Amino acid sequence: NSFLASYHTQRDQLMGQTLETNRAYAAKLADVTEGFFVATQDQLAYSAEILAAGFADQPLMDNEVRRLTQQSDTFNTALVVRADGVVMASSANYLVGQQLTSAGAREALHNKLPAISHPYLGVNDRLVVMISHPIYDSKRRYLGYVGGAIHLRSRNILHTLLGVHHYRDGSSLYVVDADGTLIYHEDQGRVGEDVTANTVVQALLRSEQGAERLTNLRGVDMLAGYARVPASSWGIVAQRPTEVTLRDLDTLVWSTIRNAIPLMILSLLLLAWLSKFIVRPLRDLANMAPELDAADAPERLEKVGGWYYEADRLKRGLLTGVTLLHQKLGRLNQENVTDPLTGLTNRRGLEQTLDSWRQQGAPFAVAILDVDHFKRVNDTYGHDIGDEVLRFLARQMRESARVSDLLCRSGGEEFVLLLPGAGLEEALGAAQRLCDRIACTISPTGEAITVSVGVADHRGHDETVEALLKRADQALYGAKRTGRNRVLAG
Ligand SMILES: Nc1nc2c(ncn2[C@@H]2O[C@H](COP(=O)(O)OP(=O)(O)OP(=O)(O)O)[C@@H](O)[C@H]2O)c(=O)[nH]1
Repeated sequence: NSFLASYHTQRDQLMGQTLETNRAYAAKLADVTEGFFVATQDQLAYSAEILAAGFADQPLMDNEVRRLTQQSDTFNTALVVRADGVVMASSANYLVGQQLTSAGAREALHNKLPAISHPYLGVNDRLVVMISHPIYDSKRRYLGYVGGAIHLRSRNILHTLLGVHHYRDGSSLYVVDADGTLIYHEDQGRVGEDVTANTVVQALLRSEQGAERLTNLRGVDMLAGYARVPASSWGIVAQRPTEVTLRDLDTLVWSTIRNAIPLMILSLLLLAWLSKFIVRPLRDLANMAPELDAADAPERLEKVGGWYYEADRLKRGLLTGVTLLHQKLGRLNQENVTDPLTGLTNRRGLEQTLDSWRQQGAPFAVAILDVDHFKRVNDTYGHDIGDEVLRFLARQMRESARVSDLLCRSGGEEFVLLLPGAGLEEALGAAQRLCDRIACTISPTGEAITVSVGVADHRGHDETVEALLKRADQALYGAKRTGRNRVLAG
């Protein structure tokens, strides 16, 4: 953007400078031309004075026209014209004796004043501008005029005066008369052309001077300065095509862009490469978001490379959140499978463990314990003591079990002991030891209580958990039925 803005600024500056240069140049040339006309009129006034003194003197007149053409390059032709329009003397011999009827001649004879004519077609169809001065004798009688013709389509004083103004940089110069007709142009063929449709010429015809950007009659975008020559009401236009003015700047801009492209591509590639590295940890973290409850989420989070400060903070924040989530989930899960009264695994936990062990196919055994006459305990000592007794039983189980055993309260006053890797005999032994221990330990009632136990070992994949528990239950029922405080196998 700043590159574009700078380009536009420089472009505007360049055009502004060119307009101002052309304006100043046109004004300077207008001054020079004005000076030329004043000097030329003085020169003709001097001749008129000489001729007034000897108007009938042919050698004097011949000498004067010779002097006017030879002394300087001002005129292509010089002539002395009598009041009736007959040429008395001329540097162009063929004119002598001719009666002039051209517009310029008629104008000079009619006005009887110093004049610069409009361009007109003279003898031999030459496009001519006539500068003339009246000749009056000592009694102020009008004798005729002395004049100098400038042949617009031949090499003339304007070429010397205005110099070679068609430069290689595309600058050019042209002059229009008071009617908007070209009287000087680099292309001689255009001299005499009516160019009043040109907006700059229109401004000159309104007696304005200045500078403006325009599209000329040939459709060329131009930066033109223009100024008037008061003596002749001519307008001088100095101009340069806008395209030529801006060409160097445009070339510079394009070469800058061309040179900058490899660097820009390199920068873009670097940016893409960098953004990939910046985005990678964020993308990894975002991909993990839906699976934050997975058991391995903390380890996977730890592996995400948070190589910059913000990503690392995000990762640490997520890690903290995930750890808390997992702790919470763990607690909830634990509570979900724990019996609140005894702290042992509840029925749900028991079933989950049994299913999992059964699927693994490893050997194990179960022992179902039921407090004997627990209703009596409640009835006799109250429900709170009953609860204390249940907690007491849980303690006894904990103290007599192995670390690998799973201790459950499956409901009411019923407990289950899961013995991984144990066969029937081993399970019966463990159950009996527990049964004996309870029977000889004082319970919260102040007396020992007893339990009945049914034991069964898992018979492999084919046996369902329900079938296994049913066998153990039946054994328990047998123990109750045959007197309680005993262990039976199912
Ligand atoms: N204190 C207390 N009592 C419970 C709880 N759950 C079940 N009970 C009681 O346990 C008793 C079980 O009684 P029964 O099923 O008749 O069995 P029992 O009296 O132990 O007799 P047997 O099992 O035949 O020896 C009922 O009185 C229940 O109210 C509990 O969480 N706390």
